[in-house]
Amino acid sequence: MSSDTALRADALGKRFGRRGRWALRDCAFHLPTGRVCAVVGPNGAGKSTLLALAAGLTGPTEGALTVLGTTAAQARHRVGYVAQDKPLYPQLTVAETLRMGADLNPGRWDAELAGHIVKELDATARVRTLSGGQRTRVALALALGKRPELLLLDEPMADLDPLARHELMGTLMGQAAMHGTTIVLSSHVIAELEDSCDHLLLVAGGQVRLAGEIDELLGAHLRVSGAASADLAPHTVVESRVTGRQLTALIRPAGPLADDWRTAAPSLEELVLAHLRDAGAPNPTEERAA
Ligand SMILES: Nc1ncnc2c1ncn2[C@@H]1O[C@H](COP(=O)(O)OP(=O)(O)OP(=O)(O)O)[C@@H](O)[C@H]1O
Repeated sequence: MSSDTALRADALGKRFGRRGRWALRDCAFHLPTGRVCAVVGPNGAGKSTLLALAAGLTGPTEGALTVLGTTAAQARHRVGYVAQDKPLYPQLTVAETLRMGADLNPGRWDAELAGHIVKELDATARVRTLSGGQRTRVALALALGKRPELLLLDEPMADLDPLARHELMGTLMGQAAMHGTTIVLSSHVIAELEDSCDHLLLVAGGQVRLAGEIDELLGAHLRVSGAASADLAPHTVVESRVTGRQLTALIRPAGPLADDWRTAAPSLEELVLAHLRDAGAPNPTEERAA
């Protein structure tokens, strides 16, 4: 396994309970180090399960997930993880929480960075008195202060106001650029991810539907419109709609298009939504493997 791989899933599956539903099944993807990866997908898709597996909080039922070239358990001290519910000790103050972070991470702890993330909070305030967004800041300070090689963030922006989201993304991008930190964050706000993330993992129904560099994925798709009677063969149609006499579609071109099609580059949100709406759309990852 090359050390430039942050995460690698091979036939990864996770089921809760012996007879429970599969939260993830037959997932295969590869995330190089130094990337900022968006994990998107509908509620219940398996995003949190994937992040918990990467954090080593739970193990796969089948297949394997390699983290920073080793097992998730062995990589734990090199990984920062902020769970969706941001678990913290409610009776500790902000300052005590950060001191705990320093004690737990001797030789690694970045007090300046952690302090910067909570700079607007009262250091003497107890965690239980903080708002949801303020707690998120403390949880992020703990995770980032550890200077992880891989940072796993489960919906980190859900509680934050727009200004705080913008600031957080700036801090994360800075970390990725300065230290080569690999960041994997799940979010439902796709439009916010387009400028900051360079890698996408689209999960739906426990399966990886799309995975890869966002620029490559966008470059491989086109939004087209033309006469409803026109034929899009031999191109791969991800999603199409007919309104009156007009057909609009998101396709993966198999070659040059006829001149009568109007074309535009899709946004990340259009790409994701088209793949989610059409659950039966061919998976380009599978196509490449074939
Ligand atoms: N501890 C658990 N016990 C049983 N089932 C679970 C457990 N955790 C998750 N699941 C199930 O696994 C599936 C995937 O859940 P997961 O939380 O990973 O989805 P998600 O994509 O993060 O969803 P959301 O966007 O709503 O946070 C769901 O069907 C969920 O009910």
